[in-house]
Amino acid sequence: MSTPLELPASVSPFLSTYLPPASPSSSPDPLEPEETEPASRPFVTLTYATSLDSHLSIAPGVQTALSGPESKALTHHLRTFHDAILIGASTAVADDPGLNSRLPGTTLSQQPRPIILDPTFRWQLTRESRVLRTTRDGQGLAPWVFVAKEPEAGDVRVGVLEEVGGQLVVLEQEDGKEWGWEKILAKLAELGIKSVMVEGGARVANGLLKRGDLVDSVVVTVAPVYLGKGGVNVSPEGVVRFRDVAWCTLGRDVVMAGRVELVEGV
Ligand SMILES: NC(=O)C1=CN([C@@H]2O[C@H](COP(=O)(O)OP(=O)(O)OC[C@H]3O[C@@H](n4cnc5c(N)ncnc54)[C@H](O)[C@@H]3O)[C@@H](O)[C@H]2O)C=CC1
Ligand SMILES: Nc1nc(O)c(N)c(N[C@@H]2O[C@H](COP(=O)(O)O)[C@@H](O)[C@H]2O)n1
Repeated sequence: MSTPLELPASVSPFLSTYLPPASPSSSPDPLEPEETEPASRPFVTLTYATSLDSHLSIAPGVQTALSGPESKALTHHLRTFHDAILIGASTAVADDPGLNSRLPGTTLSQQPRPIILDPTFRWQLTRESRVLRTTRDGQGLAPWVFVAKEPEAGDVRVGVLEEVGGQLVVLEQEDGKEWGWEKILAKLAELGIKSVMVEGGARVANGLLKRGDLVDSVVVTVAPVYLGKGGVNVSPEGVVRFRDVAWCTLGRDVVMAGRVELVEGV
């Protein structure tokens, strides 16, 4: 049994201006009905933990604990402010993640919807996959897996997913190319997702950072370690500069929050 996460007091004031806008009240003022257009994309927070040499893990497919307990609590706090949490297929395969918030006191309505980008549906999920156990235990929401085409008839993983209320979402790929981020985010908006926390891995982060205009907040934990050559590296194609930057020391880690100012040379 792991030690319960405890949120350091400095985290809430530090993150407050980087969070998605609060959802409008469910009972709007009848005298002032809202006439807002549905947003074309959700609020996007890009977040991950990195080593000093900008690696997310020591090698492809190897889960690597970087965050200390304090910055891990920050990540789990951040999860409660988002409608969805998104990862790439390689992270799902490598980490078997829970993709929920395990901060004590988190209610089911505060849990984010796990989204896995898996165009070729290579995630071998089973009833024992952690995210599905988390869902069955009432500690998180069932995942939505984005795939490029319907799977073969009789694929047992579909039943396993649907049993807990999860689903496959088919998003076609043009000429076998990766989905553009505008397309991914538009689909999320269509599915009612108003905010998404993109957690990685590196291919996801590097892809999204090409489109800094689609990112609202960036929250990066830096852990005091070099992972050396062979790590899974976040290094976008172009230069990415930030504005409104704040730093917070949490235990042995330091966390940067900011907004993308400019992406050059992509
Ligand atoms: N330290 C941290 O905060 C984190 C660490 N990780 C680590 O990162 C590693 C995995 O990272 P990567 O190998 O870079 O893989 P990844 O997790 O970014 O997954 C890449 C895969 O996701 C799918 N994908 C991503 N973007 C797509 C797009 N635009 N269109 C269609 N499909 C798309 C594709 O199947 C692609 O092969 C693991 O070792 C994991 O432990 C992952 C997340 C956070
Ligand atoms: N914030 C953070 N720090 C680390 O050291 C990490 N390795 C990660 N990984 C990400 O968190 C997911 C695991 O989540 P659960 O705790 O299982 O819910 C993993 O999939 C990565 O996205 N993050």
